[in-house]
Amino acid sequence: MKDKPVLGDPLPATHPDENFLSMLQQRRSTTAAMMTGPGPDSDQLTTILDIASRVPDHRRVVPYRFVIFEGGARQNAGDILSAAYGKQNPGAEKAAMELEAARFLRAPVVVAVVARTDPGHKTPEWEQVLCCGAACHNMLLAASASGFAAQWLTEWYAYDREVLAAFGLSEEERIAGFIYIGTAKEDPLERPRVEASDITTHWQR
Ligand SMILES: Cc1cc2nc3c(=O)[nH]c(=O)nc-3n(C[C@H](O)[C@H](O)[C@H](O)COP(=O)(O)O)c2cc1C
Repeated sequence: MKDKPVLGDPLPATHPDENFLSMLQQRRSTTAAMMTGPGPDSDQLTTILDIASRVPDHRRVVPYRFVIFEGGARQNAGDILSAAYGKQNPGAEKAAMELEAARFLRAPVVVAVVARTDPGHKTPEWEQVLCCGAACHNMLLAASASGFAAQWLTEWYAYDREVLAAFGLSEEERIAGFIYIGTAKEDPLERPRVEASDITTHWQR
């Protein structure tokens, strides 16, 4: 693998690569339910996050940040989900509480992509949100090219302010995605997909 570039390094304008094209043609999420270990080690995760952060970003706002959940922190995070779920669903079944407690245990590594957009910035907030989405997708691609399965999830807790506060988000911050990263128990199957030609027109006048 090429080293991470430093400021001013000359970079190739293109990267013609049949394997990369084929990977993009076949890109597919693996559901968190179908994941197991191992996950990326510390160096691999650093590379995945570096690549996730290498996104188009109008006026270099950097409208996102990453929070890693791994090891025992995943159970602690799950306990927070379970407590919040129990509070909102009094009388919830024990099985439902256990499911919430185990959510972050589905994958060895979960990365929260936190959107910290600045509504007062000259760059429209909409563009900042798009940039956060690009970071999530770059993370999926980097995980895949590193040999790991991944899925971009939000689920209910991405919108629960009490949970988010416990995860260290400020009131202004939002979750762009929780990216679950691990190893697929089995390869996924293709799902129905739109033909790009069905949603593409040629503008002319
Ligand atoms: C912002 C965002 C949030 C998502 N949240 C969920 C989710 O909470 N639950 C879910 O099953 N899929 C969710 N997905 C969809 C999956 O990540 C995935 O795209 C889907 O399973 C289809 O698989 P594919 O990526 O191979 O097309 C989300 C996708 C995006 C872009």
